[in-house]
This record gives sequence, structure tokens and C-alpha cells, in this order.
Amino acid sequence: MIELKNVSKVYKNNHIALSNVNFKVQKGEFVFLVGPSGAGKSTILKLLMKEIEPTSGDIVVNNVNITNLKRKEIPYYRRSIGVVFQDFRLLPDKTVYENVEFAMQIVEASHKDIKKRVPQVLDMVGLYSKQKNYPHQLSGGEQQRVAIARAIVNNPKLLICDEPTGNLDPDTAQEIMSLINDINKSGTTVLMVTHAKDLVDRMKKRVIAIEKGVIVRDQQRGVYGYED
Ligand SMILES: Nc1ncnc2c1ncn2[C@@H]1O[C@H](COP(=O)(O)OP(=O)(O)OP(=O)(O)O)[C@@H](O)[C@H]1O
Repeated sequence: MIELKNVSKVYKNNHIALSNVNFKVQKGEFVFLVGPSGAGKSTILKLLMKEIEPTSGDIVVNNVNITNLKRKEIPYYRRSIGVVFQDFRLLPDKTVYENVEFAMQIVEASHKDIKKRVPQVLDMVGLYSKQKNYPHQLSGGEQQRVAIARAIVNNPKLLICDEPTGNLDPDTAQEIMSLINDINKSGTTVLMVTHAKDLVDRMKKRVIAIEKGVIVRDQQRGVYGYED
């Protein structure tokens, strides 16, 4: 599903953010990407979302070498991955239903498909009864559920999560992690950057640790391994 081959990233100020990074993630895996602040985790996510380009190396996602994508192919590629952020990034003037619906409108889904799929996904994340609410009328955990619904509504094969529980209290964070785990169990590959030590330790998933742009650990049923 994901392969990074000898990937390096040097930012314009000559800062080496990634140095010869190699890893593979198989279809259906759940992988935590951990490491100290500034290690290069977000850089990897940005490369996968094609927000930035590697200085050298190749990145293959879903059998496509995304390093070679043409500019006009990038929006189409981005639609094949779902993304969840720490700060939810919902549209404040759209309801819960409309936020999720919007993601389907962008990919030009039919009215019929939208009417069928949006309630289905809202039910899956436990927000069917709040579909007419606006984001400011929801708790943080509920807002993140909407963001997750939006990320999976088009059935992406890969779900990228950038500190999805960073703004949530421990109980709510656990609930969000369980929801993402359920999504993974239904077949979606998950790559998650997180600093949530307790959750990583509890989940017993694969853990890839990165420090100063270098992979230092790749562990099945791993632990967080840092004290922060
Ligand atoms: N646009 C940029 N220009 C120059 N340097 C950058 C840029 N973006 C990131 N860096 C540097 O590259 C390194 C890796 O940054 P990155 O954001 O990938 O770290 P991170 O592991 O995600 O950290 P955090 O856990 O704090 O989010 C850091 O030293 C950072 O200062």
C-alpha cells in the first residue's frame, strides 16, 4: 500500500528532515509513526499527501509511484486517501451532514449515492442524530468523528491521521482511537502520527520510530518508547 524507497528530504534552508528513509506498509495494516518533535513525521505525511516533493527517492502508494505524478493527476490521487488532522478542519458554516456531503460532491458523486452514503457513514461514527448541528454545537470528540466520517465517506484505501487525538481528553481520545481501529478492521490501511503514549502502548500495533530523519525502530505489536 505504501513504500518509501531511499527517501530523503532537504528543505530549502538546507535542513535535512529525512535521510534515506525506507519502509513498507502492507494493505490493511495499522501503523503508528512516532518520534520526538522535529524528527520528520509530518514531513513523511506531507510527502504522502504530495504537499511537498522528496529531494531524492521514490514513494509508491497503492501501486502508483507518486513521485512521477503529473500536476493534473494530483487532485485525483489525493482523493484516494483520507486525512484526519489534530484540529478537525471542519467547515464552520456547514452542518455535520453538509461537511460530509461536501467531500462526496467534490468527487462528483451522484445525488443518489450521496443520499445513501452520508447517513450510513454518520451512523457508523455515531452522529446520525446530530447531522443538522453545526461544528460549534459539537464537542471536540464529536467534531473529530465528523472529520473521520468525511475522511472515509469516499472509501479511501488509506487513512492518514496526523495526531488525531491531540486536542482531546483521554477518554474521548480512546473512543476516537477505537473508531479508527474499527475502520482499519474493515480493511482501510491506517498510518497515524501520534504522541499519545498510553494509546500506542495499549493498541499493540506496528510502531515505526523516527529520530532526526532516520528510522530507528520498526516493531510489530510495538510500544511508544518515549517519555513525553
Ligand atoms: N518548510 C520547512 N522548511 C525548513 N525546515 C523545515 C520545514 N518543515 C519542517 N522543517 C524542519 O524539518 C524537521 C522535521 O520537521 P517535521 O515537521 O517533519 O517534524 P515532526 O516529527 O512532525 O515534529 P512534531 O512532532 O513537532 O510535529 C524539523 O527540524 C523542522 O524544523
